Amino acid sequence: MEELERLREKIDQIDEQIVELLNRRAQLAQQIGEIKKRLGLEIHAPERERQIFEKIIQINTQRYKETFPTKALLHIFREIISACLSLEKPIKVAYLGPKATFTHQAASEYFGLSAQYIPAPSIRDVFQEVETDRADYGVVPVENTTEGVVNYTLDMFLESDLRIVGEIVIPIRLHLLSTCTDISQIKKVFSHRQALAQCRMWLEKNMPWVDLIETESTARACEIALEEEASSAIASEVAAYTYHLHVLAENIQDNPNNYTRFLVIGKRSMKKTGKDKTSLIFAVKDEPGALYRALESFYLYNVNLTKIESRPSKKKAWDYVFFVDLEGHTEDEHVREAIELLKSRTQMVKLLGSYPRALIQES
Ligand SMILES: C=C(O[C@@H]1C=C(C(=O)O)C=C[C@H]1O)C(=O)O
Repeated sequence: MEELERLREKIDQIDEQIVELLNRRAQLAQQIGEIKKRLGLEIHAPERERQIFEKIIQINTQRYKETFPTKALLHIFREIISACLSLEKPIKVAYLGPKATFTHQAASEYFGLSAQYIPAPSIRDVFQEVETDRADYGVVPVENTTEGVVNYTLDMFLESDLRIVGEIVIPIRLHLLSTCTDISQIKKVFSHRQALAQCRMWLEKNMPWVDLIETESTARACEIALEEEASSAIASEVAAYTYHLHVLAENIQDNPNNYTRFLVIGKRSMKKTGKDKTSLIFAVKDEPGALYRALESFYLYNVNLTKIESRPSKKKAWDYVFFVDLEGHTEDEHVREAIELLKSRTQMVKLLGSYPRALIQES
């Protein structure tokens, strides 16, 4: 017992030190904020934040062999930085709502809980919130490992001049939520089209009698599940506690490797961090070899493409544009040269932005 008391006393001392250090850190951030305001610099510095994350991962793994789990450390530092930043300037973030959607989860993992969040009813509205400066940034879904791309988001970049400033990748874990206490009581399952598709096999096997009904979002499905008797929703764990619903079945997605990628959109350009990605759109003439010649620009300068997606141009029937993600930053010499060559070989190139690659791919 004495030993236990002694160890707890040590923990108390450490906690006191942590609080003291956090307060000292907050004061320094405030001072930095004043300097940035005086010099007219951007208050939010994601490139600097990225450096901090990389450094603490290194210290924690090499020096301390991860006695304290790195994943937890990253969450804690996300919140520390989010709080320090909010002392300099509160960051406003619009996301595809309502509350507790996966986009909301992605946004809070990226910006932390001290940011101000604005739920927007559609992807177009997220873009509009940022375009009109009601939000500093927006967060929208762009692709899922099981269901493919979110076309609406890609198409928005054809008309909007907003830039991609970051990406977030989160695992999608889907749960069956309800006010009922047993699966046998459920007659209807509500969810977003993609979430229903991702659980198709599980639903056929475990609840073949239910009606499946599409909603605009997983969060909207929860609102309905709260009101309607004998109904349920497929949504996230965050949604379960936000809407006070019982979790009747956990992880019901058919593919355990189910991830969604989200884009952070804004008006600024991001500096090079060394682990960046660049997204762009290009259009080619409707003639043999046009796409081949365009893609050769990347091959000749040794640029690795991570994604290519074709979408109708919306200007002419059967006219296509190509969305490309590549490794590197436009400040990298080989990327810059590849894009110059691409411009000379295509009808149109629109740069959507260079940004730091997602930090946590699997959490
Ligand atoms: C303190 C700063 O401002 C913000 C807060 C940061 C932090 O808490 O470490 C880092 C980058 C900025 O987004 C800074 O620019 O260094």
